[in-house]
Amino acid sequence: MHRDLSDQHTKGEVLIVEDTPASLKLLSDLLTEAGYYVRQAPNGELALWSAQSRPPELILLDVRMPGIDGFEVCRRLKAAPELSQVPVIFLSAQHDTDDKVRGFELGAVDFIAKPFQAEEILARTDAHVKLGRAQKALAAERALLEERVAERTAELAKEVEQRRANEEFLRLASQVFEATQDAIVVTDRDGRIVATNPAFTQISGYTAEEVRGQNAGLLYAGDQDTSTFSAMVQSVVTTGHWSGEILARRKNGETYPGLLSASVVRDEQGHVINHVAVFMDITERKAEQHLIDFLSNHDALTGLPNRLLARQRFVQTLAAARREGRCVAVMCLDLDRFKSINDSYGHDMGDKALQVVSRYLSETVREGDTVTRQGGDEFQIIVDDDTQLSATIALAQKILAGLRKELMIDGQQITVTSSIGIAVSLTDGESFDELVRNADTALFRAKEIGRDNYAFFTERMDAEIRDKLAIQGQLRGAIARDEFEVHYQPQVCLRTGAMVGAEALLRWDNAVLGKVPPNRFIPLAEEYGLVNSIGEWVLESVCAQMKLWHDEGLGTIKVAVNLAAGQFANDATVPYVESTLRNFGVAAECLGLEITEGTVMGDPNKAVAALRRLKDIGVSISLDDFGTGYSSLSYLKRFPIDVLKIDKSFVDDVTTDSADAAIALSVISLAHNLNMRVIAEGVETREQVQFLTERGCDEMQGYYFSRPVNAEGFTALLRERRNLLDM
Ligand SMILES: Nc1nc2c(ncn2[C@@H]2O[C@H](COP(=O)(O)O[C@H]3[C@@H](O)[C@H](n4cnc5c(=O)[nH]c(N)nc54)O[C@@H]3COP(=O)(O)O)[C@@H](O)[C@H]2O)c(=O)[nH]1
Repeated sequence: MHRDLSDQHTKGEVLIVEDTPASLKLLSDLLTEAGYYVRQAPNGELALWSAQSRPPELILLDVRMPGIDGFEVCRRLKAAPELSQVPVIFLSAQHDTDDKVRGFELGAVDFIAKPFQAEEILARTDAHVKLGRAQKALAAERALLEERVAERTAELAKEVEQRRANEEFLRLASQVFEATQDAIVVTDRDGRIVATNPAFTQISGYTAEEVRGQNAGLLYAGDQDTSTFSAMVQSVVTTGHWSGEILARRKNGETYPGLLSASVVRDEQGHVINHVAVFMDITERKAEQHLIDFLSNHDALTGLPNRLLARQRFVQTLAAARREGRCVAVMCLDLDRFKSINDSYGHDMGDKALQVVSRYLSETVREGDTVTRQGGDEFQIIVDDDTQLSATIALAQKILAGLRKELMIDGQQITVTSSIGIAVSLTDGESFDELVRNADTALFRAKEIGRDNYAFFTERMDAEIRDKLAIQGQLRGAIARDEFEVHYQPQVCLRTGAMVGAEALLRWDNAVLGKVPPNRFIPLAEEYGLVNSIGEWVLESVCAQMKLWHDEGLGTIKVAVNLAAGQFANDATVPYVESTLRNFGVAAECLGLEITEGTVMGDPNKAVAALRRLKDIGVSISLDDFGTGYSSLSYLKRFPIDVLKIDKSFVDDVTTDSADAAIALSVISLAHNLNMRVIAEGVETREQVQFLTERGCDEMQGYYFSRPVNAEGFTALLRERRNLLDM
């Protein structure tokens, strides 16, 4: 407030330091009257305190004062930064030159000599107050200027930095423009090309000069009237941006898929000044995607649809079939013994065989049917059919017949047969998985009934397979659990009525399954690789029993043991038979081996050698089920067979059916002509006995004489020594 008063409404603020009250009053009145704001200090201490509390514009300072004199006051004022600029005028006697010198040395601006002259005081005070104010204004001006210079300098530094950053950005943008792999095309607002980058030239084949000024539409290969094109243009106009796939055209006319991102560039007023299009050639990416899509839906080896696509096709086929009251059959096809092709010819050949088969299947099915491969040698065929399934059956037969023919692969002839399981919608399931599962079950059945075959899935079949699995589970431990027993069925000489031999027939009594007949479990034992151990158990049991009968004085009885195909194929069987006879001390002449035509058909040459070896040591061979199988007479000539057995199926109606009678007669005559004996099996009636006896049959077995009985029962029969014809 005071400062304001003194600065703006007075001529100045002056501190008068004078120890002489009269002088102090005189000076104070004079200056106050002249318009100054006057402060007074009667000594040095108060002068310093007053000046420090608020700096005056001028100090009139008496030199000689008690306590701190004027010089000391001046020295301290000049030493204080906030007071050093306050002008000091010393008040001293006229004559005192030393005081003046010393005063100026201490920083005083002037001297006023005593006694005081009013005009001088006013003139010097005015001059120094004005000078002080002018200096102050100058200093403020300079400070303001310096501040402005500093501000401007800072602004300039910022501008320089901004410019440098802009230049760096432009340099970077230019590098990106030049080096990016994506084509960049900049047009004016009317779509005329103004700039392109090197990637554009590389992708389109056009140089920058060739397209400059041209409409960017020349790069577009799609129909510009399509909704895609107008949607693109509309989006760029309204939203300022569009991105998506386009069909572009290169300079050489070739079209290619491109991924485009187009944007507008506006000026500060918002007017469109340019368009920028960035695009890339996605030909390779599309091809890769196409390949990935193909591979995820197809089998890589054959190019056929895989299970994923098969499922989709099935759903489509089933939907269409349902609409028309039709049904869909799912076939599971498996190449028989495909493993042996791989093993014999190598995997490359196996792969080629699969390719040939897949081509054949694709060419054989009708349009609308689908062939798929599930891996390995398994194929599935989805067939659209009527409810009579005529097309399905015809197709299965055609495939089987076609594959049966020899395939020529890399100059090699390969024989492939197949088995097919068929499940049908409506009866066997409605879902793809269910039908495939059931068709697989049917395939199992097709294999079981002899391969190179087809089979339909039915409920009964399903039950049979479960039954088989149960037998498989129990069969493995049957020997260890002592569940087998050999029964013996007498064979009777029709000439003497004497029991001349027996057929050993295996019986299995299982705790879970009960009594399981051999024609049920023997084929499964073959399939599961158990037939050798079971066969060995039978042979050893029979030999042990024969030895026992011999030792008990019941004579030597010839027992025929059935030999399964799996046993016969085993090279170790013949040496095993020899060693077993030796071990039990049983004469080879006491042992007969029963084989079927199927037993020896696998490898006839090997079979002939094995049978000869057995015959050489004295074992006799019976051919069972004669007439029911292939009945190759040339094999019959080659095989060293001692006995032909007339199958029960011919014996059953031999007295009533002329065809059966003729067959029985033929077998008897054939056997005799080949120097073999004949045994009729399954003889149940006196009429059959009589009929066959009259026609020269040598021996018989059947319920008429005795059912198969256990060792104990057979021992009793041996002891009786009865004429079995007397019944
Ligand atoms: N590899 C082996 N096969 C064996 C063994 N044990 C038996 N089998 C074969 O199993 C098939 C069925 O045999 P099975 O149930 O024992 O039936 C035999 C007789 O019981 C039966 N038979 C005999 N007489 C009559 C009769 O008057 N009526 C009637 N309904 N059935 C009768 O016939 C079967 C004998 O057949 P076959 O062998 O063809 O002479 C059978 O094929 C056995 O071979 C074994 O240990 N190993």
